[in-house]
Amino acid sequence: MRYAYRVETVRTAERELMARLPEGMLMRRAAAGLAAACRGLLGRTYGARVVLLVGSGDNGGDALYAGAELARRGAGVTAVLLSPERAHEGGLRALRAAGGRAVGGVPSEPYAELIGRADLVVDGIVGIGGKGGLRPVAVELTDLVRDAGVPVVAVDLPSGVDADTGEVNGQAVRAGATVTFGTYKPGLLVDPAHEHTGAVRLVDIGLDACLPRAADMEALQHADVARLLPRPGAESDKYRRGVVGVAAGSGTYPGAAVLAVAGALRGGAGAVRYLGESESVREQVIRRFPETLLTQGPVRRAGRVQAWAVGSGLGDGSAARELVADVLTADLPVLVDADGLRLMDVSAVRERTAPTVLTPHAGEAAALLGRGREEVEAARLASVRELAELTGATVLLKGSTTLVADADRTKPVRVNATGTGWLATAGSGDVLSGAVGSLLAAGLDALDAASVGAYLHGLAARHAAPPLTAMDVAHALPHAWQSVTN
Ligand SMILES: NC(=O)C1=CN([C@@H]2O[C@H](COP(=O)(O)OP(=O)(O)OC[C@H]3O[C@@H](n4cnc5c(N)ncnc54)[C@H](O)[C@@H]3O)[C@@H](O)[C@H]2O)[C@@H](O)CC1
Ligand SMILES: [K+]
Repeated sequence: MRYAYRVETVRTAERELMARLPEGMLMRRAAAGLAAACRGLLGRTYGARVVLLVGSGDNGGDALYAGAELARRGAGVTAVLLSPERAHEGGLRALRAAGGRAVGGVPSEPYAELIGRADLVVDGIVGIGGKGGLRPVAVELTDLVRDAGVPVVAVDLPSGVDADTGEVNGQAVRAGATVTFGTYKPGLLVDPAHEHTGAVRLVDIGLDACLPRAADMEALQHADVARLLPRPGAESDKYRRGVVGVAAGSGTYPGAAVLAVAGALRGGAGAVRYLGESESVREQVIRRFPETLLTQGPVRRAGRVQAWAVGSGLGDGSAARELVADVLTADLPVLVDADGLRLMDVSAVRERTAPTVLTPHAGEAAALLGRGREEVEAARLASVRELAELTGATVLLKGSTTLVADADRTKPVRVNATGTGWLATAGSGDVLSGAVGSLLAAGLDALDAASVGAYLHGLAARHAAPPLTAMDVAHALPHAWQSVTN
């Protein structure tokens, strides 16, 4: 598992650790890790030109000490001090002693040339102490860096992004790599901030020992998923492995049924039962997937099912609405997706005692929250939490960094890192709904089913050759399973 902690928790842990260590030790550790990362990116340090953007706090201090290390190894290092009178004193002394130089407080024109000639820019403007968007001088420098196209390494986090929420107020640095210290911060893992981080490298400064067990956010890794995946035992039969009921698709959207079943068949349940009133859709499902059990009529007479996935491609109308309402009365785990999210009655979801998983994209989440899509996209973490609160359900908010908030607020939000932009293709959500439904039927709890489903779905998309279709993703799910379990 990869864990992320909020700034307040990081600060507390840092204080505890600092009290045990000689003064300045933590910053030296951080700077050593940062310098090593810079050297790796530069390839050859001797003769390289490095520009440090140095703010008024310890984030700038890290940059200065790392710059000193690079200067000792023969790099030409210039620090641009954003507030010269408040720059980290020890760091500045170290840089100068190593042969580096510092400039600051002059008009921006000479900086354009300085930055334009740099091989690497180190962003030490602001770290976890950042409040609000970047100040005007920082914005000016950031613009110069962007225009020059010089690679940027962000210190701890790209300046201007919110470490706790992943929100970006105004402008923020766009880094090719971020070197973060002690632990991940939620903002590094969540969009829109995540789009600014580049590859994130974690430098161990010994903070783990002082961090609490419960993280604020977590991200599954291969080993976690392998541990959670359902595996048939010697005693298993299809019913014990779980039967997932899929109530999706319609005469207008038959493909949604086929895709949801495709995902469900590869999600780990023992059998898939497709429920639908349209004979032509049932026929299309069985033609593509002869292993599907077909059923029609009321949900309660559908036959044995351990979890339901409902909603994709149901369209509109009273029959669709009734179907969703019916599924929600089942005393079983239920996943609601797509049209189902619009058709469902939120109070019926709230009243359920069995687990419910909702899988909205930003637009659907916005409709449920009664606000604009952009607002949800700008505040994804807050939105997913709020929606879980509002509905009492486990909510999976789709997107390039998919988030899963459990109905139980004390559990950390999970973020999925396996996704790819190629997943933004018609029908890929239908496949996901089937796969997560299948994992629910196989017995995973709501948080695990949703986050494992998102993980496999993202990984499958990476295995499929681009430009990929939703069915390619379904077909690649077994490869994702294999790569996780091998
Ligand atoms: N505390 C520790 O033990 C360690 C801290 N480290 C570094 O220290 C950083 C935190 O240092 P600080 O607490 O000094 O805080 P920062 O250096 O992140 O920022 C605080 C300073 O930036 C200014 N500032 C705040 N918001 C700004 C904005 N939007 N635009 C421009 N300037 C702004 C503030 O006036 C303040 O002077 C971490 O991110 C990390 O890089 C590392 O050295 C590891 C050890
Ligand atoms: K920074």
